[in-house]
Amino acid sequence: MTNTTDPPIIEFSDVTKRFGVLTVLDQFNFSVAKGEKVTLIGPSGSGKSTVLRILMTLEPFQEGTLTLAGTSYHEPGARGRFKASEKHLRQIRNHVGMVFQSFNLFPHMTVLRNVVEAPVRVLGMQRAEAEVRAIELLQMVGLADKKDHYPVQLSGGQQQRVAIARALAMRPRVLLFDEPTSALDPQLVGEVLGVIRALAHEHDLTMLLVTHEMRFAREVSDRVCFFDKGRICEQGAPEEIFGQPKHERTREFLASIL
Ligand SMILES: Nc1ncnc2c1ncn2[C@@H]1O[C@H](COP(=O)(O)OP(=O)(O)OP(=O)(O)O)[C@@H](O)[C@H]1O
Repeated sequence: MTNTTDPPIIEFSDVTKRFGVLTVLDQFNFSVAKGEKVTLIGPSGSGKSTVLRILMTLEPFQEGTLTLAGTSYHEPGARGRFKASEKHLRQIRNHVGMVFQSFNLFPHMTVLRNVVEAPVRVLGMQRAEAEVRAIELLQMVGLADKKDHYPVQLSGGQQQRVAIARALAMRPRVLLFDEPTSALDPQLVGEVLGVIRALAHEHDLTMLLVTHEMRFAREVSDRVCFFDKGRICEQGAPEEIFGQPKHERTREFLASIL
């Protein structure tokens, strides 16, 4: 469900990103409406993760403007380091939650503390309030009974579900998923996809996913973007992209993986 009357919640305007001599995004334009669920698919190395990392302010860029929930961010001429102030970057980052391929939980903290720490430290939330919210989120991902366990005591699928709860604890407006199931054993993929599928029904939450799970992309996305060599080659509703891809590169890619 999307709201097309509001301005886009994510907007890349002519963003160029280079790593040394390699141009990964070349005057990239892309926008996502509030509440929209968008999937990026495409060959390895085409720049999908770079888009997410720029949104998370983990990577500076050299040209163009990124606007996120009304805050613009511009990095003209930046060469591998940020020009924007840390305060400004934080304003952007606080709108965004990210779920990585490799869970990235803090190994020395219990499941509950993994979910509670960022809202307390970054948002200044009272610990008791953060714990109530964390337990609600752990219930939502089916892991409230594991709140006193340490990450090492959990399966990969369970760790990824904690990582999703942790990202949601920051009340992000945008949730990014970078191949959230690719580090999991096949039998654990379903439980993580089930949680993400449930989140896709949250109307106000904007989701941007990079995935190699095409069946899943088809199920959860309002829009699928086929990404090739740093640009969106073709985009549309899942039934269009998977049913009647128009671009030859999209057809080749889908034929190679399906
Ligand atoms: N920190 C970095 N330094 C140098 N080159 C990088 C860096 N990060 C990414 N790249 C390069 O940028 C290009 C795009 O990488 P990116 O990870 O965004 O692609 P991707 O489409 O997400 O690929 P995959 O599906 O394999 O994750 C690749 O050629 C990659 O080698």
